[in-house]
Amino acid sequence: MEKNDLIVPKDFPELKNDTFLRAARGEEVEHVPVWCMRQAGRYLPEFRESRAGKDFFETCRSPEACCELTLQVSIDLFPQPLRRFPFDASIIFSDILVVPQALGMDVQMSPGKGPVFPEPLKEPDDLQRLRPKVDVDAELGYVFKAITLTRHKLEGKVPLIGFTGAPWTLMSYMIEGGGSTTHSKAKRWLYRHPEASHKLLRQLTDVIVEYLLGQVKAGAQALQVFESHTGCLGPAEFKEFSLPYLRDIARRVKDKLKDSGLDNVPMIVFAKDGHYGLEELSQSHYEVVGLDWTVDPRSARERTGGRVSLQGNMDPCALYATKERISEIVKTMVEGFGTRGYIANLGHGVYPDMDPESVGAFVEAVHTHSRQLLNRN
Ligand SMILES: O=C(O)CCc1c2[nH]c(c1CC(=O)O)Cc1[nH]c(c(CC(=O)O)c1CCC(=O)O)Cc1[nH]c(c(CC(=O)O)c1CCC(=O)O)Cc1[nH]c(c(CCC(=O)O)c1CC(=O)O)C2
Repeated sequence: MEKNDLIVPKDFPELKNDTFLRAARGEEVEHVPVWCMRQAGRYLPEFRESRAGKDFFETCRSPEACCELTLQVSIDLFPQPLRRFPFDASIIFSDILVVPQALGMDVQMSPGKGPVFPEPLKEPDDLQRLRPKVDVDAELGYVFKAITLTRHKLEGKVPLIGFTGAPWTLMSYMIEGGGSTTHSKAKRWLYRHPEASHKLLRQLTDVIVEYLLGQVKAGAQALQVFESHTGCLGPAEFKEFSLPYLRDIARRVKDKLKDSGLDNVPMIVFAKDGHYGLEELSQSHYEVVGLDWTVDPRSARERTGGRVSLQGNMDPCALYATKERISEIVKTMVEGFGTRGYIANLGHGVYPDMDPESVGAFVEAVHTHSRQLLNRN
């Protein structure tokens, strides 16, 4: 294949392992598929080496670098010892904060500290600083290129997942100016400036819809929406400031795919710590609901009533346990969720100090225990 063909989003290699897509649609599988949030990242020596001394967002803007970082964890394409992680899906290397950048905000990644917005939004008047109309192709075309390139280079081994931050989570970063434990500056807006909050949430939603659509057009085979800051909202605020936008995103992406004559792709909503909203999330036009580790698998099944597939939810810290203990924890988890309509994952991303060997043990345990359960039925 010519180099230029790798940036054209067509003639992709045939998909060989569609287990993840089948599980997302609730279809029969031979084993439970597994992937990890933050699987391409910091816990891998290869990642640290290739990222060393480079600006994070500069890396995100390089389709070749994103492709290489994504492929590092995908079967057969990376050097030992990682070849033993047979993940069933790949997630494009990027970050949720590229969307506030597309709206015109400056975001920097401060080593050891995390994302920093030098000039966060303080008052509703600051909304005027945002681009009123975002040309998503111009601002985020580098992500689309990374997706197309990666989809070609994956050679159909596993499907490629695209992602975005959800409106409330991005709004809270834009107001807090970085990470926060209370999110009190952003929540102050919800209570003091509800109209301006809705205006911002709508503006983010419009960009996110185009962004996700562009990712599918570029080759993403599934989409995950990260509402990582659900836990600081109560049920009433969630219903007013998060859920309607999550629903709007899924509905509009699906409608637009149909209008463009494109196939539907499974969509995953991950509202971290949003256990109170499980029933509503399972009726929000997403095929899959992602769960953090505070939710019991059996009760999640009951509360979502077979309407969606479920994804999750081992406590990432369980990766500090021995391989034997990881295997036991995984067995209990897979038995709890059952093997149908289930995608194994952690309840949140892999932490930087985790041992790649433990990630491998997690993946292997999911495959082994689920095969045993399926053979017994
Ligand atoms: O610590 C945090 O997670 C929050 C702040 C943070 C973000 N990007 C960041 C950092 C600094 C850091 O990770 O140290 C900066 C960031 N983003 C990313 C990385 C690489 C890694 O974590 O290993 C890093 C660390 C960069 C580095 O250390 O060099 C890449 C990233 N962010 C994200 C994803 C999607 C995914 O999780 O699979 C992915 C790529 C996929 C992959 O690596 O496999 C998504 C993301 N980024 C972010 C959030 C919000 C999290 C929250 O606020 O609770 C979220 C969504 C979530 O994890 O729930 C913001």
